[in-house]
Amino acid sequence: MTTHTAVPLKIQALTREAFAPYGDVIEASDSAHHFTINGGNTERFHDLAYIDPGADGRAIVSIFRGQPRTLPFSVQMMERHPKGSQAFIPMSGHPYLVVVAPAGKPPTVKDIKVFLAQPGQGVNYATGTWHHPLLALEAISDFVVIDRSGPGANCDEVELAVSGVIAWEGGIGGGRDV
Ligand SMILES: NC(=O)N[C@@H](O)C(=O)O
Ligand code: NI
Repeated sequence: MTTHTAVPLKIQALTREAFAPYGDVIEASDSAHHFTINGGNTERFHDLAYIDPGADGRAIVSIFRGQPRTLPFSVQMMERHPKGSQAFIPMSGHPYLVVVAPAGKPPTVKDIKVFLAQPGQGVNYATGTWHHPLLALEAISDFVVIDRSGPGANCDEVELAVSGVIAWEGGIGGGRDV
């Protein structure tokens, strides 16, 4: 029987550019399109994510209350939503992990990227982007989630033949390239 050693997954900082193949980063950054409204009282960071409920669905807003994960964490499965996007916007002031692979064929561990999201950063998984379910860190954490409600199944899961492992010893940039 063949045994496979888990592959260390490097943690990288979440930036709009690095995350572009997977979706959008939702944050009030200087690089976003922003302008002043409400007579100067408010700055609007405009149109930060492409919310896709699919032609036959509608966008809904929920709250996910995630239990914190412990590290090292073993990534053994990934999922995708083929009919719509899914956005997570943190509410509790804690960082979290975002684990993704490009839409399309089912991923292997070599396709996976791991990002550390800061409390002021949300993410929007584009339709079909492979991702791991919510990975809260440090404490019980609430997230606003914007995704699709509509007919048909909208969650495909895949088990990884070779798992990945997210450790923290090296912090961001720790671990080896996958
Ligand atoms: N199942 C569910 O709604 N949650 C997942 O899609 C997730 O990405 O956490
Ligand atoms: Ni999901």
